[in-house]
Amino acid sequence: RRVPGQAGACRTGPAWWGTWRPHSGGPGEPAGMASPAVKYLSQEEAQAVDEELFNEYQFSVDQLMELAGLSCATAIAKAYPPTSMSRSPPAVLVICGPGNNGGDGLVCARHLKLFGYQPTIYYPKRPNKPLFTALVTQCQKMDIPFLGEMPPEPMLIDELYELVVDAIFGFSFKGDVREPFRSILSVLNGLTVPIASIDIPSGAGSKEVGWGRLGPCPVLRQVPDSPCSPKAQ
Ligand SMILES: NC(=O)C1=CN([C@@H]2O[C@H](COP(=O)(O)OP(=O)(O)OC[C@H]3O[C@@H](n4cnc5c(N)ncnc54)[C@H](O)[C@@H]3O)[C@@H](O)[C@H]2O)[C@H](O)CC1
Repeated sequence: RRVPGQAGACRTGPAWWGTWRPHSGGPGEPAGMASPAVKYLSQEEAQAVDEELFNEYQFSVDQLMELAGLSCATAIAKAYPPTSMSRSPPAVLVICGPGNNGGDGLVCARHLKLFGYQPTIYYPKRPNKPLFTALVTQCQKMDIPFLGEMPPEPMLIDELYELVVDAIFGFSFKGDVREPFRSILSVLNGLTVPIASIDIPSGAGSKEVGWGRLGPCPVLRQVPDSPCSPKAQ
């Protein structure tokens, strides 16, 4: 893939991730997630890759969103295989934000269901655009329930779900978190179940960095390391 800013340079791997070197999982990393070390993308770099994919490579939003959601579901299934979870099927709460990151979450939920999980979606602010209404319809047709309200207590989520997918904000997040997402993130901050964040952990400041969406992995994090914690905000 071409490195943004290096015309014509082709390499065998996704070069903007930097040099790959083997390492075994660090603290808080799920079992079986030993992976090559990668260079994280900055917010600007992720946006530049995105623009290049749209403009130069002529991908459509739908295409990229489907790939992103599928990649995230695949990474989750690798890190937290259904057979390794205590319930069958494992219950997963997918929280979707108002932008394309939320769309990735809807796609991810659909694939998680196909992979043997039992996803439930919370989608409080829904854009009135055909792309998103279609994704909602597809989830409904697959009998994926939508919550009317966010469970108010972290303990409740810990009891009901084994994993949470954070599809709230991606690379267009900026400024202080506004409601209802401020309250949502504060509930997420109290969870003990793992959170898989798509693109970047939501609430991360612009200096925080995330994975490129075309990679096979979303950011997988444990809440204690969350950039949304009061210390990091
Ligand atoms: N660019 C694309 O077409 C694709 C991107 N992918 C994924 O989408 C996100 C980036 O999507 P975008 O719609 O640009 O933005 P976000 O989803 O990050 O969020 C925008 C949304 O959030 C609101 N918002 C921003 N800051 C705040 C705040 N501080 N408080 C409350 N609300 C906030 C803003 O108003 C918008 O409504 C990228 O990361 C990928 O995950 C797809 O994969 C494919 C196509």
